[in-house]
Amino acid sequence: MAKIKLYTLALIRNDGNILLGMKKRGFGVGRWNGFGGKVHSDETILEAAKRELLEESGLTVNEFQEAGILKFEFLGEPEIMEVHVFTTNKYEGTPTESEEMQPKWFPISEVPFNDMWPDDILWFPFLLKGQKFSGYFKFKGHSEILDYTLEPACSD
Ligand SMILES: CNc1cc(N2CCN(C)CC2)nc(N)n1
Repeated sequence: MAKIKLYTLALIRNDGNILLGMKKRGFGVGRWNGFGGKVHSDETILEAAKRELLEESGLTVNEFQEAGILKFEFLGEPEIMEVHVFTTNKYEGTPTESEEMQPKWFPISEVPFNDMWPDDILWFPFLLKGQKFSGYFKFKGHSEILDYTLEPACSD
């Protein structure tokens, strides 16, 4: 039976820019991404999103917008990743390099999709328009999407 594991992903905006981090180790190493990680058993998804963002970027966020939910299946692996995506333009602090991430602001028109997870180019338009989304992606390895579904969603 597939086991669902919860993760967070936070994308920080500032006017026409978006903050991404270059993953320095572990899952997704070598790719730009938002900031996030596992949800611990003793915290809510929102608490995990705030904690991971602070740990990985040095930024403090008190108010996140729900942007969408992404489910990832990897061929041959029992775990399904359920990634809760958040965004905000209200934050405190200055982006700071951590052990996990090297942060960098990108103009929205210059998001480096070629150096990101291949699903990102598909759901970023929803995120940038503020349209909540729900997606499911089946991966073969870490670079090939075998099939996917992606639709506007309203969790309210
Ligand atoms: C598998 N595709 C992914 C995973 C992913 N994440 C990001 C957050 N991680 C904690 C878990 C995996 N992020 C993106 N943009 N795409």
